[in-house]
Amino acid sequence: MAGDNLHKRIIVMGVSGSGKSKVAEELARQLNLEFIDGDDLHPEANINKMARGIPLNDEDRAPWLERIRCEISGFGHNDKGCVVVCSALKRRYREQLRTGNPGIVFVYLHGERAVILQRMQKRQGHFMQASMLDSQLAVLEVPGPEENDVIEIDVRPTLEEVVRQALAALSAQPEPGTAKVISG
Ligand SMILES: Nc1ncnc2c1ncn2[C@@H]1O[C@H](COP(=O)(O)OP(=O)(O)OP(=O)(O)O)[C@@H](O)[C@H]1O
Ligand SMILES: O=C(O)[C@H](O)[C@@H](O)[C@H](O)[C@H](O)CO
Repeated sequence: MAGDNLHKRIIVMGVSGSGKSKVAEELARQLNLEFIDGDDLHPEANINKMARGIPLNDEDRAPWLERIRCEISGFGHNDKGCVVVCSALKRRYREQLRTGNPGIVFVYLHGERAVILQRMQKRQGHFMQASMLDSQLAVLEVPGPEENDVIEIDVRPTLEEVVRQALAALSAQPEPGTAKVISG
């Protein structure tokens, strides 16, 4: 198994198209953790709204974030941890997810707009259109250095390389919530 499985509850965050689902799936597979796609926890109205090209607001996201928070809590005392996909765009959303969930770690996938836009344009059959990227970037509050449970990974390289860097950064972070590792 890759990595030391130290971090049992990982949230992969970032704007739409940053690669959260792909990276999280692979982290879950390699670390033998449960994969949870936060998009599956959206109320149907949220998915319909985004599919119509309308960005969600705080009110729309509140029940969804609460579902994700509770889902993560369910893994608190289990042997098997989880890797959760959640955009977690604002700092207060991340605070909400941390509440009652000590030791969670965020893997923040970031990349240039042009790189992400191109990947979204190539992606087939997803409800989130590439035209939504700018609204996602506008809402994003980039995690600052004080959020020391966040690992940043640049998504420009191949998926394999992004996953490799994420695993290395997770292993290098000695205790959940005590160090910030920048990779890229
Ligand atoms: N490192 C990478 N190199 C090339 N293509 C990538 C990379 N990472 C992801 N992709 C591709 O980019 C697209 C977006 O990735 P993915 O769907 O995982 O993003 P996401 O953040 O989960 O998006 P959303 O939040 O909209 O569901 C997919 O088509 C995926 O195959
Ligand atoms: O907070 C949000 O605006 C949403 O969570 C979006 O990020 C989408 O769910 C996702 O990107 C599409 O898959």
